[in-house]
Amino acid sequence: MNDFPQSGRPVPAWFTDAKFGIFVHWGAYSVSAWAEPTGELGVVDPDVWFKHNPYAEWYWNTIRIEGSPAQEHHRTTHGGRPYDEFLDEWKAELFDPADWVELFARAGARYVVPTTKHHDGIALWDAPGTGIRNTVHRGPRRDLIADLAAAVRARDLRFGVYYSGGIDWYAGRRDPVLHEDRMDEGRPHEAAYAAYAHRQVIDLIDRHSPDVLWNDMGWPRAGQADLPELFSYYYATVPEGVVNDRWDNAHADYLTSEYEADRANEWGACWENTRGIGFSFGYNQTEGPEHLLDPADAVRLLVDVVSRGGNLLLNVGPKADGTLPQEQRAVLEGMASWMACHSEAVHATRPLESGSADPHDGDPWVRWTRDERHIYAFVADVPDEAGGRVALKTRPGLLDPDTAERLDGDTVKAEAGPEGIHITSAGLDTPLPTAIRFATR
Ligand SMILES: C[C@@H]1N[C@H](CN)[C@@H](O)[C@H](O)[C@@H]1O
Repeated sequence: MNDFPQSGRPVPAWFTDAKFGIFVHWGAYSVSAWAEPTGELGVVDPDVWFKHNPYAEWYWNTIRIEGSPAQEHHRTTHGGRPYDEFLDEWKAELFDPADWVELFARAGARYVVPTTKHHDGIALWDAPGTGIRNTVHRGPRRDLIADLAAAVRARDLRFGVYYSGGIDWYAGRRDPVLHEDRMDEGRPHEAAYAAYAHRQVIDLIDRHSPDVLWNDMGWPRAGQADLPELFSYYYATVPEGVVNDRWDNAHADYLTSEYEADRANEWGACWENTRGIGFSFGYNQTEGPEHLLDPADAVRLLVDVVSRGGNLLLNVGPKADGTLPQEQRAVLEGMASWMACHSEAVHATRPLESGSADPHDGDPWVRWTRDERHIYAFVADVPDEAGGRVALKTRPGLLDPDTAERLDGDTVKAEAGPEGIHITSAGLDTPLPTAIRFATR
């Protein structure tokens, strides 16, 4: 069990052992599937962000911003018609949850978190209070959450739910959000909305006993007082459940960061970084290879996050028909190939004690993890001129060079050096990390 100072509640080991989850942003916005590939949250100038929002799931907001390119795109491509019509156009006719989950599992994911209701207020289940504004009564005419939950649990993965408590452009009816400094103006805080949202989260708990409650954008002020009771109900229903940190500081079993934003939350025994494979969570048809992680990027992101004690929640944005975009599938397939011989160096590991071995950026790229019996060195980008030789800086005596083994089975030679261990091995010059296992002394 891992204690965490935010809530003080021990975080179940399943979560800190899981290391890797898959986020799924799927909605009526997957029909429009359009945003400018502006860049990463936390890197793009906040003054530019909302008018040129790279998040395709924010389409309804972006098209309401005067002069935005999205507004022009919506006018020319969709005749400026109401966003709500995209729900009826969304058919999910090729949705095969078992196919998704098999790929997620092979890629090494141990939990899956789909959006149940995003900022557009459209529910992917027959959510109380939504009437026909959901995928059971319109569009797909399917309880997409129940179908995915069944497939996730049939594959022995954990199932969490994303819920946009803080923003709801239907029930909360607000003007478009124009700047992060004015985000609160876009958020409903009234008692009626608070009761509406509370009832829906309770319904998700009752239906699915979700292993993760992933709320987003805070919680309505009128409902804050009822959150302790909601969390108590959740933990009584799901004793091994975990709650994220996006409830307006009401509670957190763990902290989250998103792309390059809130990286200061990446500390302690339990945190999670989330991002899309590209610059968007919802499927964005304008993204090209230059905007996407490749498999090596995704593996390095996972290894870096895990080496520092975190989990990676990597997002896929399915198309409206229910297929995963081929370029996103390719990244997960690449991770699956790597994970086939590297899982032991990732899952259920922990960071090394501070100061015992140095990570290194650049050439070579080095990261470390450990479990009870082994220490793993991840190595990539070894310069050609080094002839496959790498000096791993470690506390003297930390590693036994005679126990060095490459997890992919290739040969590696190791010898004690003045600053730790020298290893010599072929094929470490690629961006894709290779793990070398050492027995702990
Ligand atoms: C996981 C992401 N969270 C942000 C809020 N920070 C959302 O605005 C975004 O659409 C996505 O759901």
